[in-house]
Amino acid sequence: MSDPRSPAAPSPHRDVVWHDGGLDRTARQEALGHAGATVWLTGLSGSGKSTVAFEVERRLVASGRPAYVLDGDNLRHGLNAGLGFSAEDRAENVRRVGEVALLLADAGVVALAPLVSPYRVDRARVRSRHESAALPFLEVHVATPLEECERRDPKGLYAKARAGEISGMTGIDDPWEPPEHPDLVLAAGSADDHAAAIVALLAERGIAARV
Ligand SMILES: Nc1ncnc2c1ncn2[C@@H]1O[C@H](COP(=O)(O)OS(=O)(=O)O)[C@@H](OP(=O)(O)O)[C@H]1O
Ligand SMILES: Nc1ncnc2c1ncn2[C@@H]1O[C@H](COP(=O)(O)OP(=O)(O)O)[C@@H](O)[C@H]1O
Repeated sequence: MSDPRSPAAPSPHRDVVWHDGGLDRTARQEALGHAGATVWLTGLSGSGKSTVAFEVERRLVASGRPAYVLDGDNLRHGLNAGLGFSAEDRAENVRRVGEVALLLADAGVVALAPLVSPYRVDRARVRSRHESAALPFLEVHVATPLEECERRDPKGLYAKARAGEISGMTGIDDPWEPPEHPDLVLAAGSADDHAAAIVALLAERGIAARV
């Protein structure tokens, strides 16, 4: 198994040399008692990604399994402060969160990443990084229709976009590309139903069980 901390590409700094550690993933996960995974939730703003991710985190932690939500909105207050919503910035946002998720999964945590992540190619890159590192990656499509997201509009963003006060709003004047082969699609149902479906999928795939 390759170490996910190893670089996706050679360092652009010629004086930076990769340092191999002596411990492998199995040893770390045995110490913790758990194997990790990444659950990536993609969908429109207001679709319910954060609500379901935090509910899955709550359920997993309550059952003694380490889990951690990497919320798109929240990380834009710190790690990703300074990134906007251009296609380039969204790609960088997704790349960074994907790398953090990979590290958490490697450490034995279930990383939950609710991000709009509108571009297939950006999500595919995160999947591919996990596959190269032999770490489970589950893509969950939170498939709430645009009309319902607009009806909820908890942050008033859709109203602003319709009024022309903001531009580049996903689903209005910016694209969102649905997954072609999602591991799970969450359509109608409560946030509790959706969380239960994700926990069931993790169990079905043998992920996040004690090692
Ligand atoms: N233009 C535009 N388009 C979409 N979303 C916008 C935009 N401007 C601000 N917001 C708010 O930012 C949240 C999305 O951040 P993400 O980091 O998940 O976005 S992305 O993955 O980089 O596309 C998103 O949060 P959620 O509603 O939780 O999805 C919005 O609250
Ligand atoms: N399954 C659901 N059914 C109905 N309302 C929901 C559901 N999931 C979330 N909500 C509500 O929808 C709104 C947006 O949810 P949120 O989790 O913030 O979405 P996102 O993270 O995709 O922007 C919130 O008011 C939340 O309470």
